[in-house]
Amino acid sequence: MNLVEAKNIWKIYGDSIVLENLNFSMKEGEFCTLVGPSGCGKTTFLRMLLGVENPTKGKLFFEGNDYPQEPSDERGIVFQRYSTLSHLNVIDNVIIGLEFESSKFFGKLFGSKKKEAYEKAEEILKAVGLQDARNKFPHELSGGMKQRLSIAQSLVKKPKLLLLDEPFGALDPGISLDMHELLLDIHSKLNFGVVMVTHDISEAFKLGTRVLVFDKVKVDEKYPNRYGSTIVNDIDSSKERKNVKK
Ligand SMILES: Nc1ncnc2c1ncn2[C@@H]1O[C@H](COP(=O)(O)OP(=O)(O)OP(=O)(O)O)[C@@H](O)[C@H]1O
Repeated sequence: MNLVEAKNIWKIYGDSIVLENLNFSMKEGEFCTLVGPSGCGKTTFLRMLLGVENPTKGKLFFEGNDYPQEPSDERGIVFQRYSTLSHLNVIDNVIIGLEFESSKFFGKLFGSKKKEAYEKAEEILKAVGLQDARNKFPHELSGGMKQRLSIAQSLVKKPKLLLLDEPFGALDPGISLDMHELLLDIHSKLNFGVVMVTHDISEAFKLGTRVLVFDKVKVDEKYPNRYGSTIVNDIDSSKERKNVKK
């Protein structure tokens, strides 16, 4: 079964066509990277996969069912800017998502549930290499550490689909390389599906098992918004990915 399937998707804002006739499907465990010119609708598509944006026309499916109309723990997202809460330390920043999930009215976990949540959080902090920073506050962390924490916040809920919108765009190059290793490592262990927007082509081939190129098929010089983008190329990059030297 496909994890995600998009059939003839269109997204139109007013008289501006952003996406047109887009078809896409991915299986569990695939890592799709999205590349393409600025403004061609990559983030718009990612927002649809999160469940906060609807297609104007066409149909989206999640595990064969109609696409959920709101975000849920099955789909996590990491943005370029960090999503950490400044008044909470590292471990509580991870726990907070689990508290909202299990206790929507009281927002606090007690007893065995609390113990279980801390164990899950410890495990995920270890996976992202933040176990020694568990009691630090976000202002005490480097950019790379903050982004590790954002990834931990999403992963602790065990999403089936992780959405990444240029997550390493604001990091120094050396730190981005560390984050690549981290992501490849966690992905190989947990095998969730990933859709990641990036402007960096080498990053797209290094991380993705598939590289999807978004662009317009037709261009009207006079009315640039007359035609939308679609997936113009779907490249199997699993070989390049395996050959990457660590
Ligand atoms: N809510 C909205 N209302 C109107 N237009 C929108 C809205 N959201 C996005 N757009 C337009 O849709 C187009 C695609 O935007 P989107 O952010 O998806 O592109 P992108 O490929 O992610 O761009 P970039 O690579 O620069 O981040 C842009 O022209 C943008 O102005």
